[in-house]
Amino acid sequence: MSRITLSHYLIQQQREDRICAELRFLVEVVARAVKAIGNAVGKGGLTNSLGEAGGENVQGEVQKKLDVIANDILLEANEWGGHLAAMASEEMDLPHQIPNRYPKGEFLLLFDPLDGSSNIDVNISVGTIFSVLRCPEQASATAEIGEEAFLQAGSQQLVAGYAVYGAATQLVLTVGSGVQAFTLDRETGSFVLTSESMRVPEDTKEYAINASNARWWEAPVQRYIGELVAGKSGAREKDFNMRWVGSMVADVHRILTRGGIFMYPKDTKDPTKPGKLRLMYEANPMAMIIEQAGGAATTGYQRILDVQPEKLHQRVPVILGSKNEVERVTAYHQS
Ligand SMILES: O=P(O)(O)OC[C@H]1O[C@](O)(COP(=O)(O)O)[C@@H](O)[C@@H]1O
Ligand SMILES: [Mg+2]
Ligand SMILES: [Mg+2]
Repeated sequence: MSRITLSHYLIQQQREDRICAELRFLVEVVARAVKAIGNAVGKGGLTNSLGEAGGENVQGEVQKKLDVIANDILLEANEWGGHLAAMASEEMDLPHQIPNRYPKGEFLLLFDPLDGSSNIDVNISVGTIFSVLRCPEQASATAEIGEEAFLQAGSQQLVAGYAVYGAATQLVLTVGSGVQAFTLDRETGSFVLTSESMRVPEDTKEYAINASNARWWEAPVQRYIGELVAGKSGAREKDFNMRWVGSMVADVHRILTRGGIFMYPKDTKDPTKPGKLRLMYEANPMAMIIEQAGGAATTGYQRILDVQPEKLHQRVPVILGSKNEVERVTAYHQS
């Protein structure tokens, strides 16, 4: 049986003019980096890489050692490639500049180096989320790339993807023409195409939400979840099941594979935060993937990919997955 590797797939995309050679190379370098992160995660307690790093990131969250390791792997792998103008990460206050000794390119790489990091120490799946934007021309001409260069709506993303480090390491990718999943063959070291043109079923009986926040949800979310919990005896007249891994990559991967709705909605727990998840590193890449697979992604109030970012580390409410459910809960926000 002939196997299509990530490299074959990317060459094909380039031949069909969906990506340029530079973008192809950039994705290959990110794939190499996620392999290294997967190896580090897979070592678990064998190395001294579990536990806290002893610092906080710009969002005031405790950094795990593997958050820092994963961030360093991505920076180092992508610095010298010659196709980036700068990088931005959930774990860094400011954009990371490409050192002068390396050539600069026209793209911006954004990432959540390790998603679900509270799950690392208990050996539950974690992941990496990334996306690529084009650097605005005037920004690439200047020596320093500022935050403004990154402040583009998610609809401008050229590539979005994530890796999930689970029982298998998988890389899920869109270059704007559908969603493909590649599984790492640990014997050959290649990512092999294992799911082509993935589709999120339009209907579902499964939802994912952290229900411990229920008392802070807004009325439309209270109403929607109340109906799901009521099941057959309520307005929906069918039973729903609930799953919450607590790693967005793992929850989204399940939804991409068998349908479902994922919600981290706006709540009143901390009025200074419009949501928990980060627009640039989590919501935008996942929204592009889900839309490319026929699903939908909104904040409850608007399409995530239309949100005009104001800050690099901005947070946003997230509702994504099976189209008919996302549309229903979004409609509840309008009424
Ligand atoms: O612990 P909570 O509030 O349920 O939040 C879980 C969410 O937080 C996150 O872990 C945030 O990601 P990070 O680990 O990258 O900070 C998501 O992966 C997940 O969906
Ligand atoms: Mg995350
Ligand atoms: Mg993270």
